[in-house]
Amino acid sequence: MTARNISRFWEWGRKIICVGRNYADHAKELKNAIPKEPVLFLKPPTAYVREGSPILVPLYSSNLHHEVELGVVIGKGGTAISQSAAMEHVAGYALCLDMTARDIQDECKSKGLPWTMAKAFNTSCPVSEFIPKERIPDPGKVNLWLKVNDQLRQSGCTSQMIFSVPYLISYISDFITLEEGDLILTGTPKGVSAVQEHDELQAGIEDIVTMSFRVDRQEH
Ligand SMILES: O=C([O-])CC(=O)C(=O)O
Ligand SMILES: [Mg+2]
Repeated sequence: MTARNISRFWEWGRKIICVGRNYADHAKELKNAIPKEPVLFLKPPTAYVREGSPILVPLYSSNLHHEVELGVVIGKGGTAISQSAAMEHVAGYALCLDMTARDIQDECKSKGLPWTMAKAFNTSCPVSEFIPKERIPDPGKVNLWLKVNDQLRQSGCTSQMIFSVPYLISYISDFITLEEGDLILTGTPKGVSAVQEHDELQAGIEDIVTMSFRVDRQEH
């Protein structure tokens, strides 16, 4: 077996742990309460999609939203990691989209059901190239942006996060063991909106990384 390379972590089949409502301005735009503890959900590794392949609108949704997010790539696994040791477990970062079938999520919320069909479908996690840790000295101070067909829709700073990266690593690892190659999506700032077939999405973390994706409709 050839040695695995963390810069292709999306090929490892590891967990994607997502944090919801981590920016007050986004919680408000969807009329959700500001959480007292992190809201968590999972995506399977089959959700990853890389530049060059399209984001697919699931057949059962007519309201697919973009959510631009900072992804944290775990380099060293652990359980019950303290906040002070948390950053030693980070290998780097990635720019990610938490694609969300908002109509399905609304239905799940009203029925008190899990969000799996709204959040975990194939291509629901577009991911950039791996960003080594040194390139983002402070993950609590970077700007994220997203454009749809050249129009700016989301622009926010990770300083607006309610729960910081070290807090999230510590909180999650108390009950889900983190493993090398896991990814934590840290939540989205305000400005989420619907995308349509043939739209072009472009997103970036300042000018550290940019990525673009085309939207297509799932065929069958
Ligand atoms: O669907 C939502 O609004 C929750 C979420 O993922 C986020 O805040 O990033
Ligand atoms: Mg999200």
